[in-house]
Amino acid sequence: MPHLALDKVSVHYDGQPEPAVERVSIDIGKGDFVVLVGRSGCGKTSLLNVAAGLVEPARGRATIGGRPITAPGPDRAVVFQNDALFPWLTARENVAFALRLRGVPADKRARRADELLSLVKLNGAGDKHIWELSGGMRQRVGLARALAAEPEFLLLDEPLGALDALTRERMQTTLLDLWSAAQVGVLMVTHGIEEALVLATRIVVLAPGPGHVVRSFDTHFGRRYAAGEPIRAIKADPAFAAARAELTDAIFEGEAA
Ligand SMILES: Nc1ncnc2c1ncn2[C@@H]1O[C@H](COP(=O)(O)OP(=O)(O)OP(=O)(O)O)[C@@H](O)[C@H]1O
Repeated sequence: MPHLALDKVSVHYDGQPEPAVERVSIDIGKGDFVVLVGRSGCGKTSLLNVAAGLVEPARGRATIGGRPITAPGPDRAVVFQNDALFPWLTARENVAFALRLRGVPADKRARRADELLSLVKLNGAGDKHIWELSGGMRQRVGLARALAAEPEFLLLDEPLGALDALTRERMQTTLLDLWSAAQVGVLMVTHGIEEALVLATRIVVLAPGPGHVVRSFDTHFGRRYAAGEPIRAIKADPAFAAARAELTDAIFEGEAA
C-alpha cells in the first residue's frame, strides 16, 4: 500500500496575511492510525483537507504513493462530523448508493451493503431510514458508506464530535475494529485527548501561530485493544493516565497565560 505523505506542507489561504500552517510533515502508511490534536485554529482541518485534495499547499508536497495529491480520489475516503446521509433512503440504500458510484453491479450492492453495515455493527439496521437512527448509528452508516469505496486511507475530521460520551466511547472501539479489519491507514482530527490516546498509533501535536508540529510520538493503547485487552482496563492503566497528562501538557505548552 502506498504511503500518504505531507512533506513540509504550508497552507496559506487567499487574502490572509499569515499562513495557517507552516512546514508540517506527516507520513501515514498501512496500519498507521495518526491522530492530529492541538488547540483551536492550529491547522488540523487544513492539513486533513490537504490530504483529501481539497486544499492545495502553498509550499511543500502532498503525495500518495509518490504521486502528487491534486484532487479528492477514491483511494481516500473523508468522513466529517456531521456527514450528510440521504435521509429519505434507508441505511442499506445509503451505502448501496456509494457502491453504485463505484460501479458495483446492482445485484451485488445489497449484499455488499449489508456486509459493510455489519462491519460497523449495524447488523439488521439496513431497512431503517436515516431519520429513524440515533446519532451514533448515523455515524456508523457514514463510516460504512466511506468504506464502500474500498479506500486505502480514511480521513476523519472529528467524526465522533457530535456524539454523547457513552456513544462516543462505543464508537471509538468500532473505529479500532474497523481499522484493524479493513487494513487502512487513518488520519483523524479530534479535540478529545483521551480519544487520541485510545485510537492512535501516532499522535501529532500542533500549535497555532502559524500551525506547526510541536510533538509527534508513537502510542500503543489502540494496539493493545486490537490485541484483545478491554478498553476500560486500558484506560484504567496508570500508564494511560501518565500519557494523558503528558499529552495535555504538550497541547497547552507555550499557551499565553
Ligand atoms: N477557508 C479558509 N479561509 C481563510 N482562513 C481559513 C480557512 N480555513 C481555515 N482558515 C484559518 O486557518 C487557521 C487554521 O484553521 P483550521 O480549521 O485548519 O484549524 P483547526 O485546528 O482545525 O481548528 P479547530 O480546532 O477550531 O477546528 C485558522 O486561523 C482559520 O481561521
